[in-house]
Formats: sequence, C-alpha cells, structure tokens
Amino acid sequence: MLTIRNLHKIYGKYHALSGLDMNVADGALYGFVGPNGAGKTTTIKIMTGLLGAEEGSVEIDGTDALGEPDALKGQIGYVPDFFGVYDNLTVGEYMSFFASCYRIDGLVARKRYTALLEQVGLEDKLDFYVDGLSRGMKQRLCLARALIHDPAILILDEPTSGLDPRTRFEFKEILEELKCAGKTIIISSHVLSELSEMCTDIGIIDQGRMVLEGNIGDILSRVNASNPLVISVYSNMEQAMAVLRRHPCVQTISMREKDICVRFAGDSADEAMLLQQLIDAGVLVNGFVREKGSLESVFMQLTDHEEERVVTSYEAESGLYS
Ligand SMILES: Nc1ncnc2c1ncn2[C@@H]1O[C@H](COP(=O)(O)OP(=O)(O)OP(=O)(O)O)[C@@H](O)[C@H]1O
Repeated sequence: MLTIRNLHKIYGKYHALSGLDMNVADGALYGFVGPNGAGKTTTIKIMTGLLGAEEGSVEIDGTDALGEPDALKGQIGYVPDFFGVYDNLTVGEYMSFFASCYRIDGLVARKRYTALLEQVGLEDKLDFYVDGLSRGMKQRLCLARALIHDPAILILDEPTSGLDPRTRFEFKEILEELKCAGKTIIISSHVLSELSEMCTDIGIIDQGRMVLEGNIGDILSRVNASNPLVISVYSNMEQAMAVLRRHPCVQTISMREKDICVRFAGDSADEAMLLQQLIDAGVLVNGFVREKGSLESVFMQLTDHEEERVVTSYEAESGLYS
C-alpha cells in the first residue's frame, strides 16, 4: 500500500502541491490524472525519491519512504515522460548497464533482462543499437529497464503520449500482464478514456490537491446513479405522468424532445419497480435507461474553477452530483 499524506511542495513562492493525499492499494492499476500544471510530475518525482518535499509523508507498507530514499528506490520502478536512452549502446548493453546500477551482474543479470525483453516483445532486438529502435520500442525498453530490479511498484509518467494507436494498445496489454503478475502500477495520463478502460482506481489532482479518488467502477456507478432516467413512451403519456408524479423517488420531470427525463433518487430495484408500475398502468414503454456518466464528465466538473470545490475523498463528496 502506498500512502501519501498532506504533501506540500513549493517552488520559490509557488505552491505546486498543497496538502496532497493519495492511497494506492497493492495490485492496483491506478490512473493519476489532472490538468496541465496540476502537480502530477512533481508528485511522481517525490514518490520516486528524485525531489524533496517541504511537508508531508510518503509511506510504502507503513515505512516512511522519504526518510529512507534508498529503500524507496529499491521498491519503485520509474518510467519518466521523457526517456533518455544511450544511443551508442545495444539493447543488451543498455539493460546490462542498468542491471549493474542495481548491483545485478553476470548470468543473473542476463537471465533477468532476457526475460524482461521477452515480456515487452524485444527479445529479438538484443544486439540492435538503441538509436535504431522506433519510439514505441524505446518506450518498451524503458519499461523493461524500470523492471530490472523487480520493484513492487511501477510508476509511469504519460507513458503512451506520442505513441500510435496500435503501439499504445500493445503497451496497454503489457501493463495489464504486469498487473496480473502482481505489480502495483501508477500511470499519469491525460487520456481519460484509456485510463477508464484499463485502470482499477483513479485519482484526480487539481491545483496540487486530490479532488477525487476511488475505484473507477464505484465512481462511475455513483455518477450514473445521479444521472437522469430517460423514458420513451409509445402511448398513454398521461398515465405515465400520473405514475411518475406519485412516485416517491421522482425528484423532477422534464421533457427532452419526445422522451421523459426524470431525476430519480432510487436504486436499480426502484427503477425496475417503476418500470413495472408504468406497464401495470397501461403505459407502452419503448425505452427506459439510466443515462451513462463518463470519467470525462467527472474530470470536467471537478477541474472547472468557476466554483472552487476541494474534497479529499470520494465519500466526502457525495453531495456533488445530486
Ligand atoms: N522546477 C520548477 N520550478 C518552478 N516551478 C515548477 C517547477 N516544476 C514544476 N513547476 C510548476 O509546478 C506546477 C506543477 O507542475 P507539474 O509539472 O508537477 O504539473 P503536471 O500536472 O505534471 O503538468 P503537465 O500535465 O503539464 O505535465 C506547474 O505550475 C509548474 O509550472
């Protein structure tokens, strides 16, 4: 479990992080998102021991990681957004060099990097020069390099930016395999649709604070539950309106073209019973659906600064969408 509490980072007079909290469970694939300048890279640099913080703590399994940077580096593998590769090395030499940085040498090193190169699909590139690799291959090589010391946590800063859709898809598959193998993975990205497909959890950072964090499924079902029910009625509209006006969960009724749009405070069992009541009242219903929310809509709502709203956990924010 990686836990960040009350993290503050000040550059000159600028507060890049203002009391950030973050909770990443073991085995999670955690999407770390936020608008430009929100503080993602700063947080990642502190997590990886590359930058100090003015205040706050980073704990890995209860151990103070900021106080023990060497232990921290042993537990974390980091793929930066800008990856420098040494062009005059072959892939094998490159991996061997990074293995030696972790004091992994000889046959053990060779065995380990051969397995990693196989995992990222570069097993046939061992004797190729690094500068001859495509951008996608270089990215996979950096991933293999970050795993050389078998870290429990892998952190990737904008890993798929600049990759074409196929390469991006292949990279995503490798991350999913790593997750299945038990790694905890934190990915910072702007591509929200991609994160919602592959991540188990999400943290949205804005102006140096966590504004929403939790399991993606839970967040989306909460968003969906606060979205309207859209009901299409083929005939007997008056009976439909009478049933809806009487229903205790119905908060507002409006028309969207020919459909009825209902703010409905009930759960899925209440929805099913409402549908049954409409049918029993002789209403012919040809559409009955809870409008779907998306991570994009959550992100836009939370990072809209017209109205300042800051919360530290999803639970604390339960009234936001009602
Ligand atoms: N070395 C620095 N000196 C001064 N200000 C900095 C420094 N590094 C970052 N900042 C500022 O701190 C804020 C947070 O930057 P950071 O790079 O962490 O954001 P980010 O969320 O990663 O942004 P992006 O998505 O654009 O990469 C920004 O306003 C940035 O300009």
